[in-house]
Amino acid sequence: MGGVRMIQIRGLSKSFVGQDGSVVHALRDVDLDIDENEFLTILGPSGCGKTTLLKAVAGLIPWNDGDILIDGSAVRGPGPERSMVFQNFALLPWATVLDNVGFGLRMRGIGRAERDERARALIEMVGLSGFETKRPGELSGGMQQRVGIARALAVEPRVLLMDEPFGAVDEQTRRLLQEELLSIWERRRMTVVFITHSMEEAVLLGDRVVLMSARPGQIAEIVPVPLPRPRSSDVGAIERSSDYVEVTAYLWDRLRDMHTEHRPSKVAG
Ligand SMILES: Nc1ncnc2c1ncn2[C@@H]1O[C@H](COP(=O)(O)OP(=O)(O)OP(=O)(O)O)[C@@H](O)[C@H]1O
Repeated sequence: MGGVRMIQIRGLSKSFVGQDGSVVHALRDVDLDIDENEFLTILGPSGCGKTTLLKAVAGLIPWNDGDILIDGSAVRGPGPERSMVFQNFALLPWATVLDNVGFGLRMRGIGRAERDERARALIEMVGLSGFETKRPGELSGGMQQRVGIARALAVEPRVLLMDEPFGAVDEQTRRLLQEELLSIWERRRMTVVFITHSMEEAVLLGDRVVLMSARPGQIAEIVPVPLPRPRSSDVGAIERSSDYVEVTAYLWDRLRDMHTEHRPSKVAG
């Protein structure tokens, strides 16, 4: 921390009413500050409210209590400074790579020539040159997510919200995408909020790791990552460093503690 505070989440609570009328408390009283240009990773057990938190920041869902402020202004819906990358890519299946990447620009009324030019530059940035006229169904999962990232970046967001973006690709592709994302972020700083199930990914990418606990989703701890940047040029060396090993081991311990804390200590009855 120590940078300029950009996103403030205050007392955020969100519950859902299931189809059977039961209430699920997805988030309870979440407070979180995120600095401008920070890379924040969020880690926590399945169902602890990570996606709910991200969607609330994106302005895609309403919440019950609390506030989300960006540069001091309350979030009331989606905004041009925020872009989201989804786990399942969420591309337009009938549109070409070029049109998928240019989609957000089109929504903003930017004409074909400028749109295509900007889309082509981003397609090159994510390593997909030559695939402009392909459709998502013709691409691998990793390539589709490159399109998802290029699409999100096309509108030049100040905040990139990523919901487990590399969860649906194989390990090798995941590694390449991690390196590419780091390298893009090193060149073009923005605030990134990145959800993952992988402790290693959370540490490799993040400036801080937010650990969330389950039901209702709350922030259990925020762990700073003391690794130097830039990291993209030698990810292997980063992973062999004692700081990396230490912080990852610490997260394992904390997650194990959280798991034990939630286990009933004796059998009822
Ligand atoms: N639209 C909805 N209607 C009812 N319940 C919901 C809805 N969306 C989420 N929930 C519930 O809210 C809780 C938090 O869900 P959320 O998707 O935010 O968790 P998550 O941490 O992102 O999970 P995962 O890691 O598995 O993606 C879960 O118990 C989920 O079942």
